[in-house]
Amino acid sequence: MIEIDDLSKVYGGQAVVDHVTLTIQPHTICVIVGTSGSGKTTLLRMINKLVTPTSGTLRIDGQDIAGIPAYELRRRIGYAIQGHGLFPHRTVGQNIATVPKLLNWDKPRIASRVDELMALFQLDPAEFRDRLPHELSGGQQQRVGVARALAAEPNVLLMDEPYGALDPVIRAKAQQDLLNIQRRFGTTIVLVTHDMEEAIHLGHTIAVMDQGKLLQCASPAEIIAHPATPFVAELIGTSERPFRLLSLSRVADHIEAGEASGAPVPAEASLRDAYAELLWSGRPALPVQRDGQIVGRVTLAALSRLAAQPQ
Ligand SMILES: Nc1ncnc2c1ncn2[C@@H]1O[C@H](COP(=O)(O)OP(=O)(O)OP(=O)(O)O)[C@@H](O)[C@H]1O
Repeated sequence: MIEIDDLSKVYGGQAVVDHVTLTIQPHTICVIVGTSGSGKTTLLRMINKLVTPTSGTLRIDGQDIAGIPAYELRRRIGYAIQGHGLFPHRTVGQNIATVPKLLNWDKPRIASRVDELMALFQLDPAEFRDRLPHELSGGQQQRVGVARALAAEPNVLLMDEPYGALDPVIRAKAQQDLLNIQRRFGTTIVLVTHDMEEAIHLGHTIAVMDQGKLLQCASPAEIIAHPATPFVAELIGTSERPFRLLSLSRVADHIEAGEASGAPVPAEASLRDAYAELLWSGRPALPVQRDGQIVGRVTLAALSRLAAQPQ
């Protein structure tokens, strides 16, 4: 658990992080969103002591980080940033092995961890291990950056706009990889983004910042349904609200009995995708397919009800 208590950072008399109190539960993803300059990166960097707080406390698993040397903390906390921050003259394998080496893992353990992570991120070790970063695409570099951050099996992973530079298709894939990896390792992830779509897709909780202040921290559904301030509502985008709500649920959870004609929608699709298909094809209902079988339908009427503001 990460407990941030009344934390501030002041530069030149101005609080860029202003009395923030926030608890991040273990094994969850907390996404920090806000406009440019709202203090997201500064808050993130106080967690691994890249920035020293002016006041307040920060505890990780009950331990005040003020008493932990920065180098030790950074070996325990993964950190992935936009632009990947890879060492340009070290190979992919050497980059991923950085922290395990600092921790004096033995060679076979490092080699097997590097191969395991490369396989997890769909980078064939035989093909990519000895390449230099400039011999990879941007998306591949990004995966190596996250693999490196996870190399020493940290309980906590900090990510600062990790997908900012990726095109939408590669970005969606990288987000899915992150969700799979988070489920597999149970890593607690704190991710900074200015993209509300990404926040809603990835976050168990979303922390909204503006001018150094934390305006709201809640689940995506709660933030969409009950934004704490007009600024939060604006950040979500009022015209997007029904679609964002639908994007949180799967077709599988809203299957009705009954007939429907035409191409089926997969049960694992989001309600948003199903809704788009209903509108696009002009059908009142879609058959739902699971494991090659039609298992029921979803209807336009039901999705329209689900997209309405919750009471
Ligand atoms: N080392 C520093 N010295 C002085 N001011 C700083 C320093 N680092 C950050 N700031 C200021 O603090 C404010 C918050 O910056 P921060 O990078 O945390 O914002 P952000 O929300 O992450 O923004 P962005 O989305 O643009 O990255 C900005 O006004 C920035 O200029």
